[in-house]
Amino acid sequence: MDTELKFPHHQWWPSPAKLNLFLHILGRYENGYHQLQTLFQMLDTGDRLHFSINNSGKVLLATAIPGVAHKDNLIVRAAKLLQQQGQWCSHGVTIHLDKQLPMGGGIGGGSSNAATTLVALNDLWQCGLDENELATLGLQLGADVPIFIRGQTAFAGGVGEEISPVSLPTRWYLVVNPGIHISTADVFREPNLPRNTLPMEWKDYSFADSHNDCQQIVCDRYPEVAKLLQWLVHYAPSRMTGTGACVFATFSDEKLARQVQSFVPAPWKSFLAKGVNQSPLKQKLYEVNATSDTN
Ligand SMILES: C[C@](O)(CO)[C@H](O)COP(=O)(O)OP(=O)(O)OC[C@H]1O[C@@H](n2ccc(N)nc2=O)[C@H](O)[C@@H]1O
Ligand SMILES: Nc1ncnc2c1ncn2[C@@H]1O[C@H](COP(=O)(O)OP(=O)(O)OP(=O)(O)O)[C@@H](O)[C@H]1O
Repeated sequence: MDTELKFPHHQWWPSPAKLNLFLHILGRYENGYHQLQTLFQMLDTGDRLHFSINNSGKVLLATAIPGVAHKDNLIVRAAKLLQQQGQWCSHGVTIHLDKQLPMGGGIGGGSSNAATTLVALNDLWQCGLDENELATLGLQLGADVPIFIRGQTAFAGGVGEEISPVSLPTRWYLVVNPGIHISTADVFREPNLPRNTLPMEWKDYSFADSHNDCQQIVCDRYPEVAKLLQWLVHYAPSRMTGTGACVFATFSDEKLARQVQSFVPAPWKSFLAKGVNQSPLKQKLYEVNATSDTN
């Protein structure tokens, strides 16, 4: 059964970045995926996606990403996956992507784009899936997709999908990109990756007593990341996010963060972001629901 599509038919939705404030590898599952503990920090900045829904039954991404085939793009895969869940095969969409996040940076670009597509189209196509159903669907596309669907800063376990929201004090993050693309799969394939960090309880967390188990291997393989970390740690507590290549420094003072950003030497690129407990995607969803409730 086809439902009539509601207005508005055109909308911009945010696709925010995340940081892994720490990343501990506890072991490995039989399917090869790693058992992790991590602290996902949602950021207030990221990409944007524009959705124009129609009745063509076709999913079209109008903004190509160089080197990524249309059918492999996580945005297209997410839209088609949702389309297949119900009797929505006549629902179509044209999507534009305003890409701001570096790819292969460990800040979740592709996963966040997939999550935004699922959340936005669930609303625009009126599919009616709840957050748990969307997170389960998202996990098929990548381990990081569920956290972006939840849209909460969270302590996480499993492959990253067992999520406990936490509230962190406001911090500013200077995220620096050394201009290298690192494949997550390559890092997790490394024979010498440490895989035996002991489980931690959230009440025992501190930045100083946690670490990123991928950082040393990445620094060994990519000296530019090591050089960047050595430079950044001079100004503030710093660490690599995810499997790299981006690293971040933590500030409680925005002005100081901006000052350090002005020192970042070329060719490194950087952006400054505020840590938020609730992601811009989640906020957008609340806004959209509030508007439709009053109509
Ligand atoms: C490193 C993190 O970014 C931390 O947030 C994520 O765990 C990675 O999430 P992601 O990019 O969505 O990862 P996926 O696209 O699901 O997996 C990419 C590759 O990383 C490896 N992988 C990923 C997550 C995980 N917990 N264990 C793994 O071993 C798998 O070999 C997989 O082939
Ligand atoms: N919409 C998309 N945006 C970015 N990358 C995409 C997208 N669709 C598919 N990809 C593929 O995913 C790869 C990883 O990109 P992504 O930006 O998600 O890495 P990442 O920041 O390291 O992710 P994570 O932190 O989740 O590991 C890219 O190299 C690209 O081949």
